[in-house]
Amino acid sequence: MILELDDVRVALGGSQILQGVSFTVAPTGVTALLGRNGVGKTTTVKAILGLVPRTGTIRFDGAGVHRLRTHEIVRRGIGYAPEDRGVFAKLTVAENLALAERRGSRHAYDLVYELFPELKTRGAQAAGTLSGGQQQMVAIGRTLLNDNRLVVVDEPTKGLAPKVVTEVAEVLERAAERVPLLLVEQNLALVKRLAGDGVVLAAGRVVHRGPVPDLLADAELTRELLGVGKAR
Ligand SMILES: Nc1ncnc2c1ncn2[C@@H]1O[C@H](COP(=O)(O)OP(=O)(O)OP(=O)(O)O)[C@@H](O)[C@H]1O
Repeated sequence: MILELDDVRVALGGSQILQGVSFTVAPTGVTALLGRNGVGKTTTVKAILGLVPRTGTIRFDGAGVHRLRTHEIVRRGIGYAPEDRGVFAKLTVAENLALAERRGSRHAYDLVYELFPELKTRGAQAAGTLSGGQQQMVAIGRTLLNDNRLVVVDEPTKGLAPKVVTEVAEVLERAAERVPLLLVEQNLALVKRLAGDGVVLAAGRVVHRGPVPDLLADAELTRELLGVGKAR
């Protein structure tokens, strides 16, 4: 397993948000982190990246990272595309990519431009003027620029039009051929297409994990815990 969480707990603003989260991420393919709004998916991702105070054990490629700071965790090889995409609006696309270059890493511009030709053609455009889908490409592109051994992507399709969701799905699919992904996603059709394993959170705990087809075949689970009717 590339990532292992054991009894991860997070308290924020006086509330216990994560109440002992444990799951593993496979070293290949896509693992989906699922659950209704507000159950703690983003907080889990932030705990992995060291962006919130947490207790418990987090192992990346066998080594404990739960006491490390964010920059140390990132340097070990975890890429992160946050929910808000985190692009620098006033900087150009090329500058956004250049800022992400990590010292000591190979910078795979060829790969990034092959996956996202638009990032090359729009290199001089201010990132804040890109569409939501294009900004998502910048956020994912940055994670692929460096030698990451795991990429965490938080709700990449949130607020995007259906056609753009399809484009982002294609990109994630191609990215996952190169690096394992931990994907927070509420679009179950996308999860069905991309993810091998799924982890379902409810109220700060893992309530189900297993192969995505099994999770989505359970009508009650999808309705009660994922808040939707059917995944097509
Ligand atoms: N800094 C904070 N202080 C207090 N409560 C917080 C803080 N950050 C998050 N929370 C609360 O923690 C809970 C989990 O939030 P989180 O963003 O992890 O959920 P989520 O599953 O990612 O939801 P969504 O799908 O809506 O993005 C929510 O109830 C949220 O209001």
